[in-house]
Amino acid sequence: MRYELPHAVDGQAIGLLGGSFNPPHAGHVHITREALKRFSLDRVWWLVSPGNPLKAEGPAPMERRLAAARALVHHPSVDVTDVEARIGTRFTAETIERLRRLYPRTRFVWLMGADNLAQFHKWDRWEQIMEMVPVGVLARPDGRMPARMSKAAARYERWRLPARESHMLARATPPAWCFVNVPMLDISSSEIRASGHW
Ligand SMILES: Nc1ncnc2c1ncn2[C@@H]1O[C@H](COP(=O)(O)OP(=O)(O)OP(=O)(O)O)[C@@H](O)[C@H]1O
Ligand SMILES: O=C(O)c1ccc[n+]([C@@H]2O[C@H](COP(=O)([O-])O)[C@@H](O)[C@H]2O)c1
Repeated sequence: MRYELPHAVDGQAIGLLGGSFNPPHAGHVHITREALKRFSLDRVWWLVSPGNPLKAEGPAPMERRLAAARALVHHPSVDVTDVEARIGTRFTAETIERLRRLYPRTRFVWLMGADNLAQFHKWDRWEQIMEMVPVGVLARPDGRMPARMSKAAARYERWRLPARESHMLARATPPAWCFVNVPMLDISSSEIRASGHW
């Protein structure tokens, strides 16, 4: 099974962008590029989720979402992966635990849009995620204020890296998180689904 997983060079800083990607869109590409720059990452892996544990409705089949993601993102530092399906995880805490065991010399950073930080305290073992890996949060329209007011932001305020130090995030010892106010793209998978284009 190991050989089917993406390759990581020892010591690399790899951002993990987990998502339903149902469908993938320009917003995903945009925050990936911003994360590479702002957090000085070597690579970003898109973790196309078998299904968000908090979403009742299942997404389109994995093969369709993977193909659409690969057709959309052509960046030499981005890998589109079905890692979670391969290792049999769905909850992020478990995914990170497994990846850290599989890649002991890789520095993983969990990435998410601001809307997800607002919900983060509802995730399974969310505090353990904060204790395991640095977390990079990227601005999203309508997501900034709920993110700043979130339970996770309040609980971990003293471990927040100021945005001017975002380049240090991948080297920081967790808990460590950083909110970067990047230019925003107002686009979402739900809007695309609602317009019938998926
Ligand atoms: N336009 C965007 N700006 C910033 N972050 C985004 C944007 N679109 C998606 N993200 C982030 O990318 C990750 C994966 O998102 P996801 O695949 O759920 O897309 P989505 O557009 O949020 O989907 P949906 O509308 O179905 O909830 C999440 O962390 C989400 O916050
Ligand atoms: O682990 C959890 O409890 C959990 C709850 C909600 C979302 N997640 C993860 O967050 C990522 C974004 O999910 P989504 O559906 O908003 O794209 C994706 O990798 C999900 O598996 C994880």
